[in-house]
Amino acid sequence: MKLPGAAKDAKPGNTKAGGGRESNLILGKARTDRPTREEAESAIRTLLLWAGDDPDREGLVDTPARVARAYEEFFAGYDADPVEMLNRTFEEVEGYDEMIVLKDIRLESHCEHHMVPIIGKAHIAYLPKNRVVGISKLARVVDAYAKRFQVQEKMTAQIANSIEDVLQPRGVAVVIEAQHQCMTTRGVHKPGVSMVTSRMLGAFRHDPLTRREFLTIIGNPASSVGA
Ligand SMILES: Nc1nc2c(ncn2[C@@H]2O[C@H](COP(=O)(O)OP(=O)(O)OP(=O)(O)O)[C@@H](O)[C@H]2O)c(=O)[nH]1
Ligand SMILES: [Zn+2]
Repeated sequence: MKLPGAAKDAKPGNTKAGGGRESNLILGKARTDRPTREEAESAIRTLLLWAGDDPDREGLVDTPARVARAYEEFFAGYDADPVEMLNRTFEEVEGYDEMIVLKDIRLESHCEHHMVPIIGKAHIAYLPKNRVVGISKLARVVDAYAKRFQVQEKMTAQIANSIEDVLQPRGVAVVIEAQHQCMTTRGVHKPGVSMVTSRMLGAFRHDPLTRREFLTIIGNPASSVGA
């Protein structure tokens, strides 16, 4: 049984780089007191009834099981361990110490207020100190935090903070640009609106030239970020 639950056991963590951060290390741990799969499927059946449909009709009879499987995929981040991912580093890079940027990383998340998709892109940069990480691991860390119920600000900070905690580089930058379906398909109904968030640490926070180089490389979706 792998249904996700909220990370209610999150505790305040390391506060060395910028205020108001939670421990990513603890958020990487899944809770163990989850309901059974049968209970989850029963809840989905209740929602189908509540919406006004008949969960026993042919088209819907397998839907609770399908939705449970989809949830395992959407919320796999609760079982992911970003620290373990980022710990797979290597040092044989001839002293490479320039900026490393991974841009346009597809991001699929869910809004914690409405449980509907947040779809967008993440851009990550860091300035390595002694060691580098495999680039796929940065994309995996994005998924580890995105595949949870999220708000964009928190997800942005979690990704940056975890890279900082584990790699201890000279700087980390994360920019996320995303569309929230809670704003496009319901409520205020404003399609085409993107939310842009950023978390700049170390040299990206303190050195305007470093930040500008990063924003230029990613095509300036957030040219006003931190300016
Ligand atoms: N800052 C921030 N707000 C978000 C995010 N995702 C959703 N929201 C907003 O969270 C707010 C929740 O507001 P509520 O008034 O509690 O919920 P609601 O009645 O459904 O609000 P409306 O969306 O305005 O209909 C809304 O303004 C959403 O647009 C996010 O990642 N970051
Ligand atoms: Zn929402």
